Amino acid sequence: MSASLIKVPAGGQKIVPGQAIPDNPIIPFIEGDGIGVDITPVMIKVIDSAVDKAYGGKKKIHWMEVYAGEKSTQLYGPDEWFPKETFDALREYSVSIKGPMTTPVGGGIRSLNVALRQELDLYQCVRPVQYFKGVPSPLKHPELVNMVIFRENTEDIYAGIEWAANSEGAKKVVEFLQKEMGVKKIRFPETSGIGIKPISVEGTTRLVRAALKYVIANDRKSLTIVHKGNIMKFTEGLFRDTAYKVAQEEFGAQPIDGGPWCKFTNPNTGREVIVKDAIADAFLQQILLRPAEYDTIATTNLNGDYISDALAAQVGGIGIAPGANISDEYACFEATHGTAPKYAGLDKVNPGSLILSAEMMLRHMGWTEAADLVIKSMEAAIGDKQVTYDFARLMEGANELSCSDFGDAMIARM
Ligand SMILES: NC(=O)C1=CN([C@@H]2O[C@H](COP(=O)(O)OP(=O)(O)OC[C@H]3O[C@@H](n4cnc5c(N)ncnc54)[C@H](OP(=O)(O)O)[C@@H]3O)[C@@H](O)[C@H]2O)C=CC1
Ligand SMILES: O=C(O)CCC(=O)C(=O)O
Ligand SMILES: [Mg+2]
Repeated sequence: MSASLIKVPAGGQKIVPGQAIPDNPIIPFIEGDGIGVDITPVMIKVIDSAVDKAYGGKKKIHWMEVYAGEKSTQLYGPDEWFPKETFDALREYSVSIKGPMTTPVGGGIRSLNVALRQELDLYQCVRPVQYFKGVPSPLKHPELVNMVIFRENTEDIYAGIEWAANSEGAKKVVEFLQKEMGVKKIRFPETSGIGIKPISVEGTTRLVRAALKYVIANDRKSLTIVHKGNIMKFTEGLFRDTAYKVAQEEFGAQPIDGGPWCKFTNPNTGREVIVKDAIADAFLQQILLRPAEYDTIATTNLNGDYISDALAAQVGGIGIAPGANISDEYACFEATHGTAPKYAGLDKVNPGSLILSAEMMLRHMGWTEAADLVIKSMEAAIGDKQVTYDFARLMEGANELSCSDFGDAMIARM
């Protein structure tokens, strides 16, 4: 392992969980693979401008580059995909932001994005989906889409417990299942890859608790538990049952018409909160046909992954889909999309997702004035039809801007 490559910026201060945010916080960032090289610098420029404008130089983020993914293998060595000092820095500085990282399909390294969530136990993947006026959408009424996804981020098949077809591991597990557990339903035991899906009471409880606290703090109207518990009874079904239990035991929810739907009163606002559930396949058509009926969503890891991109499409696509990975101590913000390799280095893609992820980060830090400026300037740029290719191709009379020019168009409207 090489000597440290991370340069701590002079004049910045650490964010310490539980303490006030300093005016000069050090924020580690991972540039990201693929389009990371395009969107990350634009995000930094836009956020610096918003902070400067909002606080007249009194507050300033001190960005600290830390390395993971392909850039890290170039700097630290061929097998150093996620150096220990990067994990250490993300913990030590507690609030960070990252670009997307590549995961090969089939063989090769396991997801670095998932590894980060598991290593820092960032159990909430929070992905708000809201409509910006003027954005092209396949819906007649995209303005009715206003949802926040709470995706469980550490369990499910993302735990990476799986064995390749024909491997010794797969053979052993199949033999164990057949001989010890009496399993007779593996259709093709000789050629099956095997994966394990852990879903726990603890994992579900903390995720649903966080989602319901969010509902209360933000005066949201409902929580929908999305699962496939009819088929996967002891994993997805456990998620559903545990979620209702949390609502009832921790938030005082009372069954509606004998249950399982239930409701409680938001102690801050007096508004009624409905807790309901939906089976994932039906949910995916309901959000297209009746989006106004859904608000905050709590779901398992894989469902949450699918739902994130599907819902993003309803409000213009994953070019404008932000997110945050959050634990009780740490937060690492990142876009919903991936590395979009065909556009890497072309200064073409929409930096909106990463900028809006940074906007969530500003709000998380309590820097709401700067966050508001980010939203205002994005709305203004889109309203003036100054947009990147993804929106321009679906909009009448749009002026197609490069990734960096879109950032400048936002800054000009702050
Ligand atoms: N958290 C993370 O770091 C994530 C990483 N990944 C990884 O990224 C890699 C590529 O994954 P892939 O399935 O292609 O999905 P991507 O999200 O990278 O891209 C799919 C398509 O979405 C559109 N898109 C993505 N980002 C933007 C943007 N910023 N602006 C405008 N349009 C955008 C493009 O559509 P169009 O072609 O129509 O222009 C693109 O071809 C994989 O290795 C995957 O594992 C994937 C998701 C999340
Ligand atoms: O880690 C990856 O490569 C994909 C992750 C992903 O799709 C997501 O977090 O939404
Ligand atoms: Mg995804």
